[in-house]
Amino acid sequence: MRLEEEFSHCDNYDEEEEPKTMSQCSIGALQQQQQQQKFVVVGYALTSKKIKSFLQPKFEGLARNKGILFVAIDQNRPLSDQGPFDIVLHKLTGKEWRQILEDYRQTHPEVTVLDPPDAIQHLHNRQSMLQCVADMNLSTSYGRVGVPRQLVIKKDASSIADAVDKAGLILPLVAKPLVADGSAKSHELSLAYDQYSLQKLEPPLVLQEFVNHGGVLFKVYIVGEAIKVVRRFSLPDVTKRELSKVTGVFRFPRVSCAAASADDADLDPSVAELPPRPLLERLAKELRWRLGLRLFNLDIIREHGTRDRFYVIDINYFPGYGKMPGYEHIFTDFLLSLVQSRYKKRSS
Ligand SMILES: Nc1ncnc2c1ncn2[C@@H]1O[C@H](COP(=O)(O)OP(=O)(O)OP(=O)(O)O)[C@@H](O)[C@H]1O
Ligand SMILES: O=P(O)(O)O[C@H]1[C@H](OP(=O)(O)O)[C@@H](OP(=O)(O)O)[C@@H](O)[C@@H](O)[C@@H]1OP(=O)(O)O
Ligand SMILES: [Mg+2]
Ligand SMILES: [Mg+2]
Repeated sequence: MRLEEEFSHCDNYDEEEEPKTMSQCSIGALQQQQQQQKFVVVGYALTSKKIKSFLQPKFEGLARNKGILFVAIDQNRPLSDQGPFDIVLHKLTGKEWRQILEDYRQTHPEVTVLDPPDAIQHLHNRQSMLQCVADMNLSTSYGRVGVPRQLVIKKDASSIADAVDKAGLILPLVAKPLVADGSAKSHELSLAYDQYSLQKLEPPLVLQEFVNHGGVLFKVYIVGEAIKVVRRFSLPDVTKRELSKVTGVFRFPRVSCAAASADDADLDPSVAELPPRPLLERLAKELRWRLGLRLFNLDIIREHGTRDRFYVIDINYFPGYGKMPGYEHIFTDFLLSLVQSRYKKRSS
């Protein structure tokens, strides 16, 4: 297959053209189009929520104009009978599905599976998730990046206060379920203000020191080599005064996941200033390599009162790219680059 042929649709690509969704085209017409032109076929296995947020009509239309076709994977049929795919995109959980993907990777080395199930699994535990960042110990002239001090509690809530004391963790503490598998429960976080209340928590969990950061966090989206940063509202700082007065454990909602971005808010410039680009480039490059992933995002906070002290508090696989400005172009370029680099490898 010649590269010019493979990407011939790019010549006709018109961004302003009203994109059609898959359902607006008849399947017959698509098959005909596919026979005439060689499409990059991306099989996807995603939840219906993800399909809605990610495969937006504008994105699907732009992708088609660039020669990329998205095809839903039918989980009830063998994967090898479907396609043929150039790329497989997935975010589903379960041991069985992981095994299907692993087998498929072995038998179809020509297909790019985004990303390897084992590497994704590493992010499903809030302890192993941040280990790479801790190991990296990134410190440059642009700033330092670490993780908050944290402790894993596997069981026995009555021993938490002692363990916290021994480890020298400072209150307040963010309690996060150890497992981060995308279930609603795995996103149920709480803030513990005093030692006595720690026994109310439900292990297995990770207890993380709460770092004051001015109520703003940075979501760093990574798509292959591309990086995009947005500001989001986060939890407000906890003052010493508040800490001395308040007791208890408080559940808090998914503040930073709200679609409303903090990008246009009237914020203190020292809080709002984005982390330096070169620092993020270094961090992203290292993490891509260490995690073996190409599609993820990081939640980063800057310690309030400092200019260059950053903490990674969360890493998510295949996050809400639909909320990332310009994701349509970034993603289509990324998918095409994968096929191009495969083509180059084959022909060299
Ligand atoms: N150590 C911390 N210090 C200060 N704030 C924190 C800390 N950890 C978490 N937070 C706040 O709690 C929010 C949720 O925490 P986290 O991102 O770990 O949870 P999550 O359920 O994995 O979120 P997501 O929806 O991004 O997957 C963060 O966005 C931030 O506002
Ligand atoms: O729901 P959204 O599309 O916003 O995406 C969120 C995504 O949910 P989804 O994968 O079910 O879509 C979450 O994944 P799970 O931990 O639940 O697996 C997690 O990655 C969030 O961080 C994403 O929000 P973002 O961090 O990008 O704002
Ligand atoms: Mg988060
Ligand atoms: Mg998360």
